[in-house]
Amino acid sequence: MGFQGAVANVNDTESISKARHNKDGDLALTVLTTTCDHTTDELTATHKSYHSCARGKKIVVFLDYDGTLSPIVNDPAHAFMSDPMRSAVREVAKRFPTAIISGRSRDKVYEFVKLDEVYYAGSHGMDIRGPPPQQLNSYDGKYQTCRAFDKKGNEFVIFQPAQEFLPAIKEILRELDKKTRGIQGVVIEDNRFCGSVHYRHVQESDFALLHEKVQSVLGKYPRFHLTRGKKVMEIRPSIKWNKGHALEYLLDTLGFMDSDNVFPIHIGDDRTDEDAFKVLKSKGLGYPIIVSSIPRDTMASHSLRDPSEVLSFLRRLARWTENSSY
Ligand SMILES: O=P(O)(O)OC[C@H]1O[C@H](O[C@H]2O[C@H](CO)[C@@H](O)[C@H](O)[C@H]2O)[C@H](O)[C@@H](O)[C@@H]1O
Repeated sequence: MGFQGAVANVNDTESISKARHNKDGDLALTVLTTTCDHTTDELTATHKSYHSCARGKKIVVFLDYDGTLSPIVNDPAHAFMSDPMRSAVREVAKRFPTAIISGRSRDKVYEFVKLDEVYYAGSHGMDIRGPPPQQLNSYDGKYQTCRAFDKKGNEFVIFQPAQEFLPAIKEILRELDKKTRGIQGVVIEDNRFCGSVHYRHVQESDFALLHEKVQSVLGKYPRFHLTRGKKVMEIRPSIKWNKGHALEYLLDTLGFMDSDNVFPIHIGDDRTDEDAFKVLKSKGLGYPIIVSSIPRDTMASHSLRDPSEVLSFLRRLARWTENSSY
């Protein structure tokens, strides 16, 4: 794991708390699921607490893509979403405003998900396709957005706070491609406003060389920085915008910015999802859920082990009504 210490960590780790553990040392599963090893009583209590928190409030659902809606796979181009997962997301989106916030480009996520019922935020939230103006209750034009229409004539709003970085990121990706060509196994992914350098298939003996090459390219672009994810280095514009800001933007445009009447749920597996968990935690709002099968430092207060448990959670959420009892 040669890069771990070498890549800058832009997350605020100081205030990150340990996820809750059960007595066996596993992450305690405190969300709706049918596949954990908790007793029926523990699960029932969890369901009740979830329901009582959400009761009378407007649920808004935020989902990460890789590792949450699709399992982590070796080839980033093949991280397909299963049909049952697609149906579950569709059912949830029919009942609650739902957005997918991903590090991928917005177009790529849409290609995988193929649902018109959800909002999309690609490039770690720097490329948002959000709700149209008629749904914008509290939204007062404070963001520079543009209106657009999909092929079916549905209106939506695009918000891209890192527009000015587009030419530079393209240059960076071209240079990275050239410079790393000699290192076997590197995959450079164009995520529009960000770029990913995947090293899942790079030999450990080449890690230092790859990191050096990435740093040498990035050294010429001081307005960009590196973050890291699962076997990936991500190049991102240094603006104050992340998944947490995207979540806030979407709540704002949906009319819930200063509302206690909202119950946002964010489900994600990655370091970048911590930014969204942090927003929920700081507002004392909603349900931050980390997807992890092992104990992790996190700002989330609930956990699911893997995408199959995310699927169970989403199915149950889609069926939930104010009158549900367990
Ligand atoms: O915010 P996310 O939707 O979780 O995107 C984060 C990165 O996900 C993808 O990479 C990860 O998943 C790949 C497919 O399972 C895996 O091969 C890779 O090792 C993981 O890092 C995506 O390819 C990246 O561009 C995203 O930034």
